Amino acid sequence: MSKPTRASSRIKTLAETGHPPPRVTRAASKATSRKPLTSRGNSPTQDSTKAATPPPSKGESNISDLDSKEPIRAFLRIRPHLNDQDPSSAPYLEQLSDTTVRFSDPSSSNSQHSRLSSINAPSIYTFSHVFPPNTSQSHFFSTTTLPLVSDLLNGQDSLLFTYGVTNSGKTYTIQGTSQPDAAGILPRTLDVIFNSIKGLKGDDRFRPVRLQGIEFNDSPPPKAQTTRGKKVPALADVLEEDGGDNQDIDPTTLKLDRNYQYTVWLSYAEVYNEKVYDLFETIDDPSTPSQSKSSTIPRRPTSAFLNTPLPSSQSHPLLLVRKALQVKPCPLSDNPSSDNSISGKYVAGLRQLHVQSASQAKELLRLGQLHRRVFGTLANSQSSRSHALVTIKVLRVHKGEKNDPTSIQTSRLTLVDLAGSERTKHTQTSGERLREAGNINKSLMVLGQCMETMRSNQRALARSLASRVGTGSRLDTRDVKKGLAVVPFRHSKLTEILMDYFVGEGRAVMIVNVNPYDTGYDENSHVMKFAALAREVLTTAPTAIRRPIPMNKTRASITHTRKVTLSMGGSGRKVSEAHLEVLEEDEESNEDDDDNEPINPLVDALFDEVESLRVQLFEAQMRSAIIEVETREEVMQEMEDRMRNMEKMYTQRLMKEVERNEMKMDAKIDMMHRASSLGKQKQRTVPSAFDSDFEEEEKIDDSLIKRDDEAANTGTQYTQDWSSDISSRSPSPLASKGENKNWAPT
Ligand SMILES: Nc1ncnc2c1ncn2[C@@H]1O[C@H](COP(=O)(O)OP(=O)(O)OP(=O)(O)O)[C@@H](O)[C@H]1O
Repeated sequence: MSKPTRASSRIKTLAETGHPPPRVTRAASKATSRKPLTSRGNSPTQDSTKAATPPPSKGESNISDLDSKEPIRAFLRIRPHLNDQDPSSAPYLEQLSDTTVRFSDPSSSNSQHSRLSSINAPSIYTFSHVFPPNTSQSHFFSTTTLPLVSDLLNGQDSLLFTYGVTNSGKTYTIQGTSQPDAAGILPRTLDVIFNSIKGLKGDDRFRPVRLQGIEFNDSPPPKAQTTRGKKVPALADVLEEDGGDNQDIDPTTLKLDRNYQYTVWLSYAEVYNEKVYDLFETIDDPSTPSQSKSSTIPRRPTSAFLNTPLPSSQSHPLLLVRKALQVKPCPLSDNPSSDNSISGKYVAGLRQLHVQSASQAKELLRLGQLHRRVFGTLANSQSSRSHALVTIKVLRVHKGEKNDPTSIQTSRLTLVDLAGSERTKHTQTSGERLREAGNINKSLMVLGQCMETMRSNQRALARSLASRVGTGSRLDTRDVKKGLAVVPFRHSKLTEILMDYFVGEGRAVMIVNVNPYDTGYDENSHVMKFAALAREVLTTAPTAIRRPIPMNKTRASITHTRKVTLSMGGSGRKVSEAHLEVLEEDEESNEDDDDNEPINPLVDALFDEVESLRVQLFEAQMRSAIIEVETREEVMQEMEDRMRNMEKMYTQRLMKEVERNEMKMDAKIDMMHRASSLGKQKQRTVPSAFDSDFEEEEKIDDSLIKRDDEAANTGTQYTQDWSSDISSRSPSPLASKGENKNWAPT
């Protein structure tokens, strides 16, 4: 039976990494992925497709490869106006249609520097869908996430992440609140999964490891621990704010292929300060024996740490320990059905827990959230300063082949609640907070850089493919890859973990949360630009994948520790008496032999070089942007000066013209006056009088023109004293000609 393979459209990735391309065409791959196991491989569709379309040879691709790419879907959710804002504040976001919004700078309308207003001109942004403030949680879930849940249960991978500034509604979107109909997409996802697999649950003989691997589940289940009913309150008791889970249960049920059995596994990781932690890790209290860390959990999950009785204020502080985990490349043996030698990365040691019901999964997540809060206390009790990643994995096996481990398929859906995207200048800028903000920015910046690089690589590849249209020739991706940039996934932990969704198969959905009433126009503008960029990045449409069984291994653990002290307290909570110490252990320094990333000093040096060049490029771009703005301002200033000079010059000309006309008028009036007085006496002498008057007038004109020319040549400007002109006007203007004007050089 032929094995299902990854789509051949991963040419971008192949080109970037220099790995050989897959051999099957997309059509064959799709046909394989959508069929039940029993009918796969020998299907006539697949065979006929292969016959009709010979697969490209190694290193070659053709334009149909891009067909299976699809852009990241970006949904915009606009947060409603809440009581935390000035009621008179006007939103800077206006919804124009189901897919577009106008984003305008509230200050640009008042700007005195209207000439610079083009910098913040209103922009129109287009999304896959725009959700207005009154959108219900259930409607939001069914539009954005339900298709991904369906993909998950059909053996396909998906990623969903929320992006936005602090307080924009990211956590509300993912988790929701305990109000009626306020459950977020995560609890709803769990409800739908367990509603749908009712009666189809499999056993946990196998468990998922790493990203796509499976192995025999030989860990014995631990004894259930119960700590309720203790007299001394446990940390979990005092941390609970609203007394438990949201009671909302999403009733949606998806129709599934009933020939399969399903098991559901959950993991919960946190990326904080560029370190990855397991929020399901049982945090040991040194005063109690350490707990078993089996991957199977009791019916009601408990956490040794959270259920440890709090020490009194006099006693020794409770020691909380957590260990950072390493991110490692997956061994290719996890997915031998793929012809690609590229692999994603996984968090080594991250626990994946088998969950039997939605309520059990929600309870586990609640514990994980409490862990996150405990370690996040003092970091920022109001705001998420870490990225939280919940991964739901489904193992699916055909009932007729459940004893054949190679027939097991794994698929996963990762929901990421990213930390707020605000910049350092808006956060506290010293000590731990600065480092924290810097790390948040770094990972989000790297995420943006990855998207940008992927987009430009994809465009370059598309251009290369397009240039071969009509020529009938195939494209050798090895040629194209030389011109493509390396996508900087390695530059942050977040992108390393998410890398597989971008370079491998799977859909990606981005939820952009915006609070249009806050004061962060610049930050939100950055968010909108990020979304616009993400929408242009293509990911590979997913296919179902079979997994082999890798060997079981035991891992050594050597840690380096770093001490952090947490003072729990504030806001009138009972736990304020407890003094806690946190040991945040650095990630393991030893590495497994065969799944460790090969260390090549040259490659590392090249990556460092690329990184420093990237930083230099960014700085150079910033400098040139600043210079451009300054230059524009200078040019504008110069233009304004010139305009003012021209205006002055024309005003002077106008005044001269007025003066000239006035003198002419004076001459004419004088002439008329003389004519009327002489008319009766010497009728015959009038023509000669008129003649002399005309001569006078011409002389005046000539002298004025001459003076203007002189002034133009010497650059001398004159101002006219009009008051003296008026007062000195005589009944015989000609008598005062040339004397009744007071010219003064300026
Ligand atoms: N669509 C919504 N409807 C009602 N309330 C909302 C909505 N979105 C957010 N809120 C409320 O707004 C506040 C801030 O939301 P939330 O905590 O989800 O922001 P956030 O983006 O996760 O912030 P941070 O990054 O700091 O964690 C919360 O009180 C939340 O209940």
